[in-house]
Amino acid sequence: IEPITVGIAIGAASVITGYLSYQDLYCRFAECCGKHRPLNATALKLDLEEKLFGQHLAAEVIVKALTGFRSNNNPKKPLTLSLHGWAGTGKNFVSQIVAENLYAKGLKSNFVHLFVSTLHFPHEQHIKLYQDQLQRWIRGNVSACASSVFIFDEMDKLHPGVIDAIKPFLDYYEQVDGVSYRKAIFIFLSNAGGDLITKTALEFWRAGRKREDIQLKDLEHALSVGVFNNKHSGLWRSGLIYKRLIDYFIPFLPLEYTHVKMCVRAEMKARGSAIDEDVVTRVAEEMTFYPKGEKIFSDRGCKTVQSRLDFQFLDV
Ligand SMILES: Nc1ncnc2c1ncn2[C@@H]1O[C@H](COP(=O)(O)OP(=O)(O)OP(=O)(O)O)[C@@H](O)[C@H]1O
Repeated sequence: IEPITVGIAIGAASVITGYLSYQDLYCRFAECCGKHRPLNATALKLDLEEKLFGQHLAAEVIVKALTGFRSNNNPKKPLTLSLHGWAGTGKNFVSQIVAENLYAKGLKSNFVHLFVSTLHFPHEQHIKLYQDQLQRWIRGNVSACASSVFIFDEMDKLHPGVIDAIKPFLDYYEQVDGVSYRKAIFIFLSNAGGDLITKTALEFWRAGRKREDIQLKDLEHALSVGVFNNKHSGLWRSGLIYKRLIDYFIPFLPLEYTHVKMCVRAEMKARGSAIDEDVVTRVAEEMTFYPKGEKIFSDRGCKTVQSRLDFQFLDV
């Protein structure tokens, strides 16, 4: 072996190691795309168990779906989750927890993108333009970071057909125009299907069955069919559904009085105040519950808890 060859080999090896440790070091301080930060399934599970109330199905499915997807080095398609439920049941809250578990900066990460229908796609006459913009935006971001996350809020307010523009990206293709979308994550949030979920939750309650006994199979199929046939779901007759490109339809159950109380306590804790059970009860009792007779479910979930708590401390 020639000393020159050995010298070159050692040189090359140290350049590579140097580069790798430089990259590790760089990623400690700056934001790096997903592959440098593996998902900690235990941390995600714990986060959901501690922070998300009354959503046993969502918590279970999300942990399973994300850990399965992220532990597969060669997924055949991007992960697509569709979250459904009435207002204030935790859909945005869960997206935030997921984003934080994938990227330290959470929703503020350069690799997490939030679209809000009424803000980004307001006009029905511009559907074609929105479709082009959406395709360009997603293509650009996935080219920069294969593990990008895209969250679409208010899907039920999205004009029919807009979302089908991204169908090729969600499909089983290895690449589309030289870009692979297989490591990306798409999350849709929607109020559509809230009626079906409430109906099932109410049936369980009336039959004296525990809410935790509701299983995904009790709802998932009904949700996908319901949303497909609903003109105001953003997924009306969508190719995403009939081509089975949505991996999970995840129901968010309507929240009960006890869950609202848990939200009030969590909010007080987050504000650093001592838990005052009188205030907790007062805030929970100010919420409106349905159906008319039984008054079981909060009509805004936990959504107005923060403002109602502010109100309790106002000296008026
Ligand atoms: N299941 C829950 N567990 C804990 N906190 C919750 C839950 N649901 C809602 N919250 C609290 O209420 C706030 C509002 O909820 P969130 O924005 O997630 O509702 P949403 O389901 O996305 O509603 P919308 O359909 O109106 O967008 C959250 O930021 C969180 O503080």
